[in-house]
Amino acid sequence: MGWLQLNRQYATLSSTHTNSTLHKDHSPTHIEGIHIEDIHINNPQPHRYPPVATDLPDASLPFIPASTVLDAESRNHRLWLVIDNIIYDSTDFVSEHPGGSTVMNSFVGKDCSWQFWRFHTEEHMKVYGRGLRVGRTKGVKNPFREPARYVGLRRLGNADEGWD
Ligand code: HEM
Repeated sequence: MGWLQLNRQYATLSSTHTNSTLHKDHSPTHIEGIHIEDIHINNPQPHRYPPVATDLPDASLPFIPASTVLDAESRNHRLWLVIDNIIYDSTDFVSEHPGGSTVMNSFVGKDCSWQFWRFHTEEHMKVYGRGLRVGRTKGVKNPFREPARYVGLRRLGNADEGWD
């Protein structure tokens, strides 16, 4: 796994948040293109956009423009991650994240959809992510292009791009 390498892998997840056991032993040793010293979640302020009820459909979330997501002041220095155009406030969850804090901090104010779906299932999102939703947005960029995936010599997805 070139983009991210993990030290150890033994996180566990139970079916409910309250009974969950989350071990914090997934410190990445290497993340391509990310300068660890640039990561700064300084002094998060209270919610400007509080988490919404879990039964609220995504389409009903307040719309927050990309400029607000990108700007640390505008989001009160909170750890916002964008996955499939939904904003997740992970400020309080980051210390419990089994994948460690470095990966989360490195995507603050950015889109990390494909990276998220490489490591998590719909169930992870439902149990742990849904309660972190604060809004929806559009146009927030992922800093990394998703690498092509192959089965044998056959590329999956990105069919328009031809062969490397
Ligand atoms: C809303 C945001 C996120 C939530 C709610 C979340 C939640 C979780 C949970 C519940 C696990 C444990 C999975 C298990 O037991 O199998 C996990 C593991 C992990 N997460 Fe996240 N995560 C989030 C964002 C991210 C992001 C943005 C990245 C990377 C870019 C990431 C990387 C990882 C990694 C590497 C693991 C360990 C995977 C493994 O065990 O193989 N997470 N996360």
